[in-house]
Amino acid sequence: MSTTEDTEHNTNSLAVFHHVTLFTPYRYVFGVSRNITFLRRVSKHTLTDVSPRMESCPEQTPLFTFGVIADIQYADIDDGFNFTRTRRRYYRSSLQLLKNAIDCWRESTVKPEFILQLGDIIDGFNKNHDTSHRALDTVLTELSSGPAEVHHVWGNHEFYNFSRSELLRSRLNSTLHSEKSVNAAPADGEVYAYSFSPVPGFTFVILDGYDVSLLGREESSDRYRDSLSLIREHNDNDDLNCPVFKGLEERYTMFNGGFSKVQLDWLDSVLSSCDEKQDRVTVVCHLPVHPDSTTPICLAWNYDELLAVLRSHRCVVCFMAGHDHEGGYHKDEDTGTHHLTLEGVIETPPDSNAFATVSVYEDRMELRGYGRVRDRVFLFPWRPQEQHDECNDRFTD
Ligand SMILES: Nc1ccn([C@@H]2O[C@H](COP(=O)(O)OP(=O)(O)OC[C@H](O)CO)[C@@H](O)[C@H]2O)c(=O)n1
Repeated sequence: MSTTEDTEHNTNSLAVFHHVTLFTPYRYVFGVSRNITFLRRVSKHTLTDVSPRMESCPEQTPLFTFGVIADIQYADIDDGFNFTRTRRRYYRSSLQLLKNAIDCWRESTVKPEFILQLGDIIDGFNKNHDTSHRALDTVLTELSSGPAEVHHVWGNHEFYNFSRSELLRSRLNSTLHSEKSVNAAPADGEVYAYSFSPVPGFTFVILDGYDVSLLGREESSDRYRDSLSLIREHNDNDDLNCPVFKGLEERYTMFNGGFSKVQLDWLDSVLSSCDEKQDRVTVVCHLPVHPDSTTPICLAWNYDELLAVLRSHRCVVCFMAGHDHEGGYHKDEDTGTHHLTLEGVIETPPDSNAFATVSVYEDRMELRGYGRVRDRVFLFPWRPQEQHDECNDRFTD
């Protein structure tokens, strides 16, 4: 019987693994963690970046965990379809799927520190039925019965139901309600973006993907005018919700948006300070920003500018988004940053689920997916400073 042995990863982590591969569906891992040696049988897929089904690691307790859920889009109406009628939308049962997620988080042994709600919490149809406030109450009541505070991200459906000024005053503005101290972006409350640090050494940044957009901006405002001229440069359809079918240009629709220079500069400064502190940063937005993590019709307008900022900081380990209900994943080859687009609740059948619990360790995050969300392990990219600088030079040239 032949065996091969290798070291899985050895960053600044607490654990070092040595793998012994046998001709079985498993591999055997000798580990040393916190001065304890152990032998563990793991699936051959378990410790890769993308694993189909993760086995638990009972000998390690995570530093903390958090829950994540996207595109609930609740409305008390019968099932329907997406615009192209290719996928069913389960408006009413999305509430039950949210309850399933809350039950799971409530019953988990390690209670989540917080929940990330990735936007589109209720559907725009509520506006037509004059049920926006009732639907939001229903969903927020459910979320408040959970075991942890919720950080809300804003998506396009928030703006179909409420104006930006209503949202800023609402329970969906997590900067007003978080128990943890948050560092809000400047810009006189015009941008809904902030960072928080749930545990020393880890920072989460919530971004506003509709900062530059036709949604949520007064038609008389400069921002609306600038957004309109930008979208018009790329989309000549009368109906701006209708995309032009030219690859990445598809992203220029009215249900998307982008990031202002003020927000990009603020993000850059937050990430610089995280670089200095050697924090691990997860950036969160409704809109995906890596073209290989989503279909182009769901990308942020100036995804490239946002990516350039992320790529210029070694602290960024993960980017999480919703919006594309099919979900997606891509590891940025040059930086090792993981780009996750989480499957949407709204297009998940009632007998399935769509949420995840993320366990954070010194060297990785393990995402345990439920229903149609698959398990994944995100090893933290570790790059020596010189390699980081080289990589950065390639993007700034
Ligand atoms: N090709 C399209 C797609 C959509 N619309 C209209 O735009 C509005 C928002 O669409 P909706 O599908 O509800 O937005 P989601 O955020 O749920 O999903 C994102 C993308 O659709 C994924 O493809 C709505 O009024 C649609 O009718 C459109 O005109 N043309």
